[in-house]
Amino acid sequence: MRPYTILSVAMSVDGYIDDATDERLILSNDADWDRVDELRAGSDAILVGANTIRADNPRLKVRSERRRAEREARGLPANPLRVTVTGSGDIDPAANFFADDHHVVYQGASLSTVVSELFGRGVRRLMVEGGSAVHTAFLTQGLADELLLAVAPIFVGDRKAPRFVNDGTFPVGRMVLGDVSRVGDVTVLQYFPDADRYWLRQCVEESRKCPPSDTAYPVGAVIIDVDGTEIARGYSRETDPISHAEEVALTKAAGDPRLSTATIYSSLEPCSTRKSRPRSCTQWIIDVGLPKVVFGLREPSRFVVGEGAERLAAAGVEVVERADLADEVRQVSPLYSA
Ligand SMILES: NC(=O)C1=CN([C@@H]2O[C@H](COP(=O)(O)OP(=O)(O)OC[C@H]3O[C@@H](n4cnc5c(N)ncnc54)[C@H](OP(=O)(O)O)[C@@H]3O)[C@@H](O)[C@H]2O)C=CC1
Ligand SMILES: Nc1c(N[C@@H]2O[C@H](COP(=O)(O)O)[C@@H](O)[C@H]2O)[nH]c(=O)[nH]c1=O
Repeated sequence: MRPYTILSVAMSVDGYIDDATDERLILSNDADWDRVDELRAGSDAILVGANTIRADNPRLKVRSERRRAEREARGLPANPLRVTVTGSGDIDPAANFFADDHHVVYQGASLSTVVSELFGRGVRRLMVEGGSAVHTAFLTQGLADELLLAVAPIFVGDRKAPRFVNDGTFPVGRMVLGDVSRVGDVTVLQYFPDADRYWLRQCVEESRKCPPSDTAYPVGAVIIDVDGTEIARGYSRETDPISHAEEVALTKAAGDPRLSTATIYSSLEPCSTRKSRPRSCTQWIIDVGLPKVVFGLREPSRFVVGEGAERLAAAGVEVVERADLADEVRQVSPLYSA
């Protein structure tokens, strides 16, 4: 397990996060700094690379007294844990980073070890504040859940300056665009880099709406067009006491020509046998001609034996099992672990 991880960066319109001088470049305006402060206050830990400590000597604390007091009122430390990663270990002990004991330095550890260790310390929401090498590592290793890009209306125009990311193998496909907001003259773009993970989490949220049952799992399903637009969504027992999530979403989308190129996401593997209805969700998906299915958890063989993934694949449907989301699916109902 690892924390929900948000990458936060301020950049120029030409993609630079600093200039090539020794002076730190301020890209945010006052309102944007306040937004960043809110984000810090909502995080359990803030991570930066060792070079950012060397270059900027950041404090990495919550600036607003009110927000620090609110954190303490919730039983949290006034500031999030400060975290850095270093290979060399060469960081000035007089840096602001070491201002108090509420910090941790990981030397020579892989990022996946760092994030799981942070989770073990109780960090559930991690904010990563750069710089380029660290952002590149989180994105290329699939460890970023959310990306907040604050685009400042300036050009840097100097290739010696650091860019938002270095070269690397980034997530394939288009990211999901979340909010777009205007903060004075800065535009803040919210992206979800791993689209499959994002949509499966939407399914998990849908599954929380299911009327409870002792004999059927809570499931959520979402159908997404190739361009990333949502076509329909549904959850188990939404429309009648025995309806399945995929069935509900497919019924809402019936006749939509985009289904022939769409993907259906489901928190649980689509069923291959049904006690209550003649047509399984697997069969329904094959009949409609959906080319791709992504699911989080294999159907536990408690109520029926699940062969959805195998049958779909045999029918030529592309099937993606995201076992890394299985725990999030399971957490919705004790039935999954019974
Ligand atoms: N505008 C903005 O929002 C921000 C801008 N910046 C700017 O970014 C620049 C610094 O970026 P950059 O030089 O890329 O450095 P980083 O801050 O990304 O730090 C890189 C260093 O982190 C350490 N490290 C350890 N493990 C890893 C790992 N798995 N992946 C990557 N790094 C690891 C290494 O330290 P070591 O060398 O000790 O071995 C490495 O040299 C500065 O100019 C700063 O002002 C920084 C943050 C935000
Ligand atoms: N320059 C820049 C950012 N830089 C980030 O802010 C950190 C400074 O933290 P602190 O010393 O606590 O204020 C710095 O190390 C870097 O991570 N961030 C932004 O949102 N906007 C900006 O324009």
